[in-house]
Amino acid sequence: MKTALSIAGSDCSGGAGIQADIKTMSAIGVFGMSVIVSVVAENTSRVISIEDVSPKLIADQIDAVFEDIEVDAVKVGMLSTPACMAAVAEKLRQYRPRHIVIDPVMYAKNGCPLMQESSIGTLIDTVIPLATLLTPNIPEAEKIAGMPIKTVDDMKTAARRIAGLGARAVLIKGGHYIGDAEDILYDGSAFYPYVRRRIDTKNTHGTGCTLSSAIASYLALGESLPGAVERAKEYVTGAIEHALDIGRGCGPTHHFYRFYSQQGGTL
Ligand SMILES: Nc1ncnc2c1ncn2[C@@H]1O[C@H](COP(=O)(O)OP(=O)(O)O)[C@@H](O)[C@H]1O
Ligand SMILES: Cc1ncc(COP(=O)(O)OP(=O)(O)O)c(N)n1
Repeated sequence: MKTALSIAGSDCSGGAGIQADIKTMSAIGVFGMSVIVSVVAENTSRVISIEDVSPKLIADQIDAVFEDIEVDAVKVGMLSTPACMAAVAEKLRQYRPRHIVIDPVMYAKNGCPLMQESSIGTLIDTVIPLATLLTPNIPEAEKIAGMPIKTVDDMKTAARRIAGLGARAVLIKGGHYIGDAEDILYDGSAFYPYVRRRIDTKNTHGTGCTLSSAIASYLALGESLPGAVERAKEYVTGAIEHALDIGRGCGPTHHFYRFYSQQGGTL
């Protein structure tokens, strides 16, 4: 069985972070593993508090996985501080997994910061050059590229700039855009658009985590990069279409709706 590792934060309410990643990997059919970098007390409406795991324990978790198990792809999510970033980057440089999909998480959908403002320099210098694919949303891409993004042409310019920082490929996600849900992949030489109609729902907690871990899963299964993004886009669109109205805020994406419908369930 192919394997994928999520290095990210824990969302106790189950909609984003490590929890969304493992559900995605399981639904797609790869063996999901996790290195917890931060514990986030959050739900569909708010973030209450965040505590980071020590750099040593982050490094030990990564060693525990890599010394024992072949890792076919890695997804990196929330890294809140320069210390967390340095611990993860050092180990990724040591183990050099083939596919490293990095979601440069900065804010939760409710606006709460998940990355310290002072970490942006370390993100750019230390983390982004490790990415075989970086998957910023529009506000994240604006911060990293240092430019406003208002049009699809701006998305392309920003993707080129971010590739110039060392990411081998960049997928700018259009969830925060207006109109269709259009994402743009730049692989260093060509642009690939991925367009679906925008689904009218408030239940989008965990969309970015779902997409990036789905891409990592399809890469682990041997898809090409454009193919993995196409299949992951299909996956996240279905997961948003069937998103669950759980909680008082933005409900989570749904990973097992096909399974439940086969079982005759109602979820
Ligand atoms: N309402 C929606 N309808 C359809 N697709 C969406 C919707 N919201 C987000 N997406 C898609 O979900 C994926 C994650 O994007 P986005 O929400 O921008 O990420 P993030 O969670 O990091 O902010 C992208 O493929 C985006 O196009
Ligand atoms: C622990 C943790 N990691 C990441 C996020 C952000 O998830 P994302 O899929 O980008 O979007 P929202 O969940 O914020 O809608 C998170 N909330 N928690």
